Amino acid sequence: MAAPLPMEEAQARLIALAPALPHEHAGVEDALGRYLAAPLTALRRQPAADLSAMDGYALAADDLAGPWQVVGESAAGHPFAGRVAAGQAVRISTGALLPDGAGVVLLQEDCTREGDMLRLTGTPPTPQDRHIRRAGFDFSTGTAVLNAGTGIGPAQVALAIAAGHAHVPVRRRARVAIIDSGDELSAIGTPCAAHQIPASNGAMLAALLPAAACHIARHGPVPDRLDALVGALEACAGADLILTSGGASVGDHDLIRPALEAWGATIDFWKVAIRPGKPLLVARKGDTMVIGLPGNPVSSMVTAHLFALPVLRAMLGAAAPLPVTVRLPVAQDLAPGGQRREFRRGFWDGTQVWPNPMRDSSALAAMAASNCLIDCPADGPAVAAGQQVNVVLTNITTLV
Ligand SMILES: Nc1nc2c(c(=O)[nH]1)N[C@H]1C(S)=C(S)[C@@H](COP(=O)(O)OP(=O)(O)OC[C@H]3O[C@@H](n4cnc5c(N)ncnc54)[C@H](O)[C@@H]3O)O[C@H]1N2
Ligand code: MOO
Repeated sequence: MAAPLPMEEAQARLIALAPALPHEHAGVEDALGRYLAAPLTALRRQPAADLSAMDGYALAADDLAGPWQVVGESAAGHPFAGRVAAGQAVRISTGALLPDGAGVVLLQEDCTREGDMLRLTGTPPTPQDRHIRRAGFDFSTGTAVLNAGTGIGPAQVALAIAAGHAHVPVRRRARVAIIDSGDELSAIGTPCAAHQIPASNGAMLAALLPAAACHIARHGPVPDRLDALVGALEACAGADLILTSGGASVGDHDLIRPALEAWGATIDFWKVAIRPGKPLLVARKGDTMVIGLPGNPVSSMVTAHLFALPVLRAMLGAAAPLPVTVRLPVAQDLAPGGQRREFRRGFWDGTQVWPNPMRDSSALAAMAASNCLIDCPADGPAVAAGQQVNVVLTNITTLV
């Protein structure tokens, strides 16, 4: 039997195996959570003209002494029609067009107004165009504002719209099927006898996937029978990615591998040299990719972060699909690494990482109390409190 693959090699193989999803033009807001399939070029410049960055008065350049006569107003969306001459001021609001002839915006806090007369009471701006946003300072027409492969989040949605786009090129949403398998599983909300365990992995994996970027179909719990598992795989027809959980190991009732073979899939590799998550199984049939995640909930979660999410991002066209590793100090001494590279649950409190003493791959309470994984190399040295370790952040929203 082949030796378990090193993690990076397994990730590289998975990403190379991931089918690219077809392109489409999606409405900008509909593209949230996906990745640009081509660079995005600005169709307009921003700002389109010189604007005021503050509420105050627009003056002619170098006309800084005053007093001035207020001759009109430039409000946001309602420009001043005339030209500002020396000795004149135009009332101006934040975001309003700078009138012709103006080169200074005086803050309203720096002057007093009586009727039409405006006098300087504070300090004029230095440099004198300090409160002016120049045309095109953010981006110009024709600027490549976003690269291909960039993730579309709230800021990218805003930028694409500001750059004049109603639609953006992306890959279509991924169709992901999730199968819970195991004779011992009870469906959510049904009675759970002593020989059973609630099927929690499917719901956990569905919650982990980026909802905006995929259509998720759930199957199971499927019993540990070859015909039932093959039937469940057939029911996933049309899926781009199938995630199974459970039955990936070597026991008599671990039937995911034979079921995949009976269904006609080609196994690419089985087993990765990490803990938890060793029995990871990867297969492909046509354009459908299958990742068999180990059944232990923590193993499922860890391998979903390290393998399933990167594959999904690669299918969606992400430029950088792999999880980001950060260097953070540990709050307590870490024992030397064991035989397998281990991803230990930890809690990052914003300053340092607290390793969770619980290392059993079925322990959900410890998983729910963690927001990161500490990457402990195989046979690595002991790490003293305060030293930095590699950490994969898994849920920074649980930073409390
Ligand atoms: N002799 C050996 N035994 C095991 C090995 C090994 O190398 N030799 N590997 C161990 C490792 S490591 C893991 S991880 C597990 C993974 O096994 P499976 O993927 O076959 O998972 P199951 O045996 O089906 O289940 C394991 C555990 O997880 C629970 N489970 C399964 N599915 C779900 C679900 N959808 N929701 C919640 N909990 C689930 C299941 O009840 C079991 O308790 O194998 C070791 N054994
Ligand atoms: O690889 Mo298993 O996930 O240690 O329990």
